[in-house]
Amino acid sequence: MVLDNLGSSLRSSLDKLQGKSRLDEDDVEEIVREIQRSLLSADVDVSLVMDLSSSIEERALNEQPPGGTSARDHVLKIVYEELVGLIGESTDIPLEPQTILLAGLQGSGKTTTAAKMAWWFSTKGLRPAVIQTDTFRPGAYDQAKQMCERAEVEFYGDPDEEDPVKIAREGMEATESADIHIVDTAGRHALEDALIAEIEEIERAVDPDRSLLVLDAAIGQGAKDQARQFDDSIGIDGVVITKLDGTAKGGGALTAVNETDSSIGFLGTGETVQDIERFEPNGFISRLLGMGDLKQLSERVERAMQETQDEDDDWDPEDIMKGSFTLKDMQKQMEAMNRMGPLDQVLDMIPGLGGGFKDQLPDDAMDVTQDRMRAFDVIMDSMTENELENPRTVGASRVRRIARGSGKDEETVQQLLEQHKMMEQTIKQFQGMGDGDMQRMMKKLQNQGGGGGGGLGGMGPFGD
Ligand SMILES: Nc1nc2c(ncn2[C@@H]2O[C@H](COP(=O)(O)OP(=O)(O)OP(=O)(O)O)[C@@H](O)[C@H]2O)c(=O)[nH]1
Repeated sequence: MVLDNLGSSLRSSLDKLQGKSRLDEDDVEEIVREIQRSLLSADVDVSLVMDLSSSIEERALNEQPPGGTSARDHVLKIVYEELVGLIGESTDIPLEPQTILLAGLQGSGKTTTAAKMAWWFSTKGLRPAVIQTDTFRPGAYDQAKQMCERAEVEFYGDPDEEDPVKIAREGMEATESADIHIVDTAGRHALEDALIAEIEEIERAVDPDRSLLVLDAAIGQGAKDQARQFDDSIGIDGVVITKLDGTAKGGGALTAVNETDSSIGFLGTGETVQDIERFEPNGFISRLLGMGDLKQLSERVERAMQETQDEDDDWDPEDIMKGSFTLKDMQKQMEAMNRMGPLDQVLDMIPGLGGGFKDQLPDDAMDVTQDRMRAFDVIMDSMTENELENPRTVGASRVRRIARGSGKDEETVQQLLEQHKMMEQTIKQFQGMGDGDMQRMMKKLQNQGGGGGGGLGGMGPFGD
């Protein structure tokens, strides 16, 4: 992910400061060098790197850490603030009726982003519609239509019409009752005059409230020119960076945002319609530095729980806190967990667990965990309703039968039962808690959010 190396290399330099209360010049120099190396290798523009590192250096040497703050936390706070400053505010995208025009080169992810954004707006209670004006790429119409069906949002396109401006105009009329109009445009492999002329005409036809430039995170320094040209022709209000789930470096996109004085609106983190996040600078940088992102995490948990519940009216996660925790509850929780996205993305959001914790895991740890969850799911599918409701009645002979029925070994069935027991015990502890205890525990968790070293309570996402 973008600047991924920054998180891990910075953490290892910061860990060397453990126990120190004051920084000397050598410490600061080493950290600044780490930051420079990571940013440059992530394709961030050289002059930007120099500006950023000199202000970090200056502040680290001259600012007095507030009483009781360790040298490590002091530097972490400065780096965090400077990175948030570099990325700037999130693009202003209010939750109100509006028209959004998407622009960008071929393959940057516009069509996918249009459907994802529509899905995102629909989760906020608005009625979005996607208008597909890409008459250049064969297949764009079907792709957009299918994604919109998956996102359960309105779609307009006309595969028989060749004039994109006409489609745009007619699309706006046909989807008049929608609150949000997202207009997808055609991309070309390079910025040609024809593309610019076409998008200018579409812009006049739909009169957007916002125009967003869609950039692939893999784009290098070319992003700067692209952003400028699109900005000159239609005016860019914000950027969507896509494919952040890949190995892309992302620095080029960040440079483009900074150079054109624009901002980031959304991040694309996968190929399905739900793989989109509203960009929040605090949470983003916090995650990057291994400090977690509670806000994003709780949004995902809430959404996943809701969807799991929508699918099965008989299941209500709130009942877990009141009654007994059955294997059926565990299966539903695993379903919800799957809906939250890839495990490594989720881990990044947990304060203290992200970055540093992940660095210590063997490379295949995520796959192993996910394989195990899948095996548990298969096993639970071959258990009877009674066994799922009363796992304590499952003795050795039933374990054998379940193993045979599910095609898994007995050991895995035992592991599932053990795991259930552990979760049941944890839930019991929660059940004994009053609201006040819960809040105290959450506070404690938040204050532990410094990624291994002392807490950074009150800073960034933890203070909100
Ligand atoms: N992994 C990943 N893939 C993505 C993401 N966004 C888009 N893609 C993939 O990137 C490819 C191109 O995306 P499109 O949405 O078709 O791009 P486009 O900009 O509309 O392309 P043109 O219509 O040719 O201009 C598709 O295979 C998408 O599935 C993302 O956030 N993560």
